[in-house]
Amino acid sequence: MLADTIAALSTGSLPSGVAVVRVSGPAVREALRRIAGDVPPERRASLRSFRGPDRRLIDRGIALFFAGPRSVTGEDLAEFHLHGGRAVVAALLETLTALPGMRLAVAGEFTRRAFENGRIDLTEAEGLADLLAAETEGQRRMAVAQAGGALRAVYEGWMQRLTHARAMIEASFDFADEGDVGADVGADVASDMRRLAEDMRDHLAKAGRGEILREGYKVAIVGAPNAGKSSLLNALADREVAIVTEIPGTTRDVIQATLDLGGISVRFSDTAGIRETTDQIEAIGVERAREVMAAADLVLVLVDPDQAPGPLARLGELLTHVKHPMMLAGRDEVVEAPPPPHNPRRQILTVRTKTDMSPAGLSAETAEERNDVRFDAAISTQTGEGMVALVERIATLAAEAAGDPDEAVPVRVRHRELVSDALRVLDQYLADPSVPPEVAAEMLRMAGDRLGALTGQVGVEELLDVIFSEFCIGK
Ligand SMILES: Nc1nc2c(ncn2[C@@H]2O[C@H](COP(=O)(O)OP(=O)(O)OP(=O)(O)O)[C@@H](O)[C@H]2O)c(=O)[nH]1
Repeated sequence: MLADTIAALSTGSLPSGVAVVRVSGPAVREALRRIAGDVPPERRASLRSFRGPDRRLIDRGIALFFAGPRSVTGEDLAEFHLHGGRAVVAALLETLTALPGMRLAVAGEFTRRAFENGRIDLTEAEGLADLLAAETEGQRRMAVAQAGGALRAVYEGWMQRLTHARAMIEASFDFADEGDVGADVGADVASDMRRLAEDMRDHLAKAGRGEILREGYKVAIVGAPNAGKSSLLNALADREVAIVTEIPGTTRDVIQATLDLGGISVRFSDTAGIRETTDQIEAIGVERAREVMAAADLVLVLVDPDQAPGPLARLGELLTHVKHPMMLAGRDEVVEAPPPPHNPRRQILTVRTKTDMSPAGLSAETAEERNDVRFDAAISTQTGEGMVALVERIATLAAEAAGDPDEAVPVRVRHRELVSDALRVLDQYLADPSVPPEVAAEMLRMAGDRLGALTGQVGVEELLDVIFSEFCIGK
């Protein structure tokens, strides 16, 4: 049975100067003949009149034809470039979908066809989704490399090494009675697999970077009530995203602002002031603050040294919370969750706030003494003092954590988990390479299958709907 032919507007919202309608599938040539009058020469922009079923003119524009399999989807594909008026595009889509075997595409369907026809692998499809979603330069660079096959090359290279190793082991079955040859092969394979395991370990060590670039570098702003957390978030975002008042405990939930710092998406979360509270809503906010801290790449601990001794006295406790965010101190049980696996290098900056109030208050040294802490930064959101330095410092930390966007590193949790799975099997084999060759070959096959799931060659059916639903219609 022939696949449906699919059609969709592939450019953004209407009206627009130009709109591109894409059509892919077996009915493309017929659609071109009916609407544009002929099938234009392949891969050449051709000026045509586009006509509806009654031959009435819809618009004049450019028709492009790509014969399968040399097209992005691997099937016959056409593009109609026309004026981006709502009625213009609606008339063309109506004409198209009235043709036999033609329907509107669902989200991500063009890319899914490209994957199913072997034009791209799953990591390249994911890269395309990220490229469309990219908001910062770092995200764009990483996504364009991945869409171009950077991760595919790494994983396919590893799969080839595994396949080669298996072939060597299987061939050695034949030499089983010539003991020495079999042993030599086993040793060669084991040393190559040890190198592969090292490569995988290096790759996994960089997993956090890709995830930081893709999802953003997470900064939690914490501190005692009234320390100036909301004011800092507002100053950073340069707009009123958080409510600022003089009543302690205003911020009861988590408020976020995302900034592009040097090409890296940095997500700031303002949290409820950390303190023991009897107010139930605020208690939830405090609990969320702990969760935000646990997930953060960087925690900014804000301290207003002029505050009454109460909160100051609790600063030691506050830093304990920050260092062990899931520790529920002062309760019957102490629960300490391990840090998130991809984020073992969570950093902390102590920030002294409201420096403009200093003359009336405390000198920096006295403030540090009283708080038993060295401040990494000092700011005033009122005068702007110290703000540029603080932002630069955060940008530097974010850039270090994100690493080089052009390097092929695991970008999604899926990548990290599947590479870890493959590595686990490989390590099992390496722990005892003297296992019978049949068993060794089977272990290497299992490791290869995990990598095959990464590129989409093995057992990913249930994943495909999730991955392709990230796309918009027309992609
Ligand atoms: N003079 C001066 N006042 C500040 C500065 N930053 C914040 N404030 C004031 O300090 C008070 C508390 O500020 P917020 O930003 O609401 O403090 P918060 O830490 O978010 O407070 P909660 O949401 O209650 O936890 C407000 O009255 C602010 O105007 C500053 O740099 N200088």
